[in-house]
Amino acid sequence: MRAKTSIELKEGAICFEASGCGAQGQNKYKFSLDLYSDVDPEIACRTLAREVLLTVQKVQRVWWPRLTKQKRKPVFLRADFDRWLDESDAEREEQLKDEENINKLLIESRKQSKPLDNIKRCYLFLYNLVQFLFFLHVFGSLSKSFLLNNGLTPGLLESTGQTIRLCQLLAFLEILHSAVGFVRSPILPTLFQVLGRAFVFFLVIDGQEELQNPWSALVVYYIWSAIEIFRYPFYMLGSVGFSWRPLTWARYTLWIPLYPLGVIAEGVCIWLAIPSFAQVDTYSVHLIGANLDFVYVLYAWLGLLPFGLAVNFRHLWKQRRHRLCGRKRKMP
Ligand SMILES: CCCCCCCCCCCCC/C=C/C(=O)SCCNC(=O)CCNC(=O)[C@H](O)C(C)(C)COP(=O)(O)OP(=O)(O)OC[C@H]1O[C@@H](n2cnc3c(N)ncnc32)[C@H](O)[C@@H]1OP(=O)(O)O
Repeated sequence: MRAKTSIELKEGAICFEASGCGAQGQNKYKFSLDLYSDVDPEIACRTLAREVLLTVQKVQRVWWPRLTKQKRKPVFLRADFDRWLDESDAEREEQLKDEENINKLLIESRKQSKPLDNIKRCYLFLYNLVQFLFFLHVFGSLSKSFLLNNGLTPGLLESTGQTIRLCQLLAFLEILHSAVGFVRSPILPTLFQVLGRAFVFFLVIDGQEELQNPWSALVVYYIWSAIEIFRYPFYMLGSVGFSWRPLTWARYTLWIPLYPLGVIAEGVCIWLAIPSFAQVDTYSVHLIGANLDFVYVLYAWLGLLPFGLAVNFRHLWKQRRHRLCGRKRKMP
């Protein structure tokens, strides 16, 4: 039946008129249907071989108890059960549509984050590689001097000090990495670690004209580098999605003796520096009516060391259990 149709929405009722050739020859067809609630005036109409399909959008996407305003169903009105959805089907259909939209958004966001993710991985890989090479230089130079030359070779303190200076300047980035969520390191242990080492290197060791006892600094450098030549390669592999069991074990085990040893070596380094800072005014602050002698800061720092060690020791112990024993970390 090729129908010429006219469809109008008048005061909430659909008025339909068509003429065409049906089973009884050429005919006029019309009906008007008073709908239950408001609908969009734009009514889509598709004329097929044997039927005319009207698609009507509700103004409010809510469930209607029936199609028409009046409770009694018009005699000519029948449900097409091939297309029928009851409330739960409709909700399920809505839910499937929402899930489909969410999956599309997730795929989109993954696509967008992919380039950023790769840039972050490359950056972390390079950062860790540079730190590893610097600390390897320090560990290698000191090992060669201690083990092969049985002592201090000329220029050893300066060359290793230069390299440690670069490592520690770069290490401030680790506070940023943690603060912006680049890595999952919590901020407090990272602050203690980075500021703890920066205090010892830039203020205590670098702040002295002449080190009374260079060994105190070299031992600190040696212990620091002894853990970092495992920690940074571990991070390097991790940043590109790899791990190597012996390296993971070393990263999460060697700190157990090295951390206390390192903090003790730093404490000795600070203790030995007190007399030389007592003779000079370096870093002492003189405000009106108040003097802050740097020596008191050194004493205070000696008091803070055990606390900082306890915080980081506990944190690393948890990390060790999580990584080596596979205990699930409590999600934040
Ligand atoms: C605020 C005022 C300051 C007060 C200061 C108080 C006094 C300070 C006292 C403390 C003094 C410390 C001085 C330092 C002494 C020494 O270092 S002695 C030598 C031995 N030292 C060590 O062994 C410590 C080495 N350092 C660390 O382990 C870290 O710095 C840490 C912060 C202490 C712990 O590391 P953290 O990152 O929290 O744990 P991890 O398991 O290693 O990493 C967590 C996850 O994050 C990923 N990640 C971290 N960094 C990177 C990176 N650079 N690149 C890539 N990925 C990284 C890591 O892979 C882990 O990922 P997941 O396993 O997937 O979670």
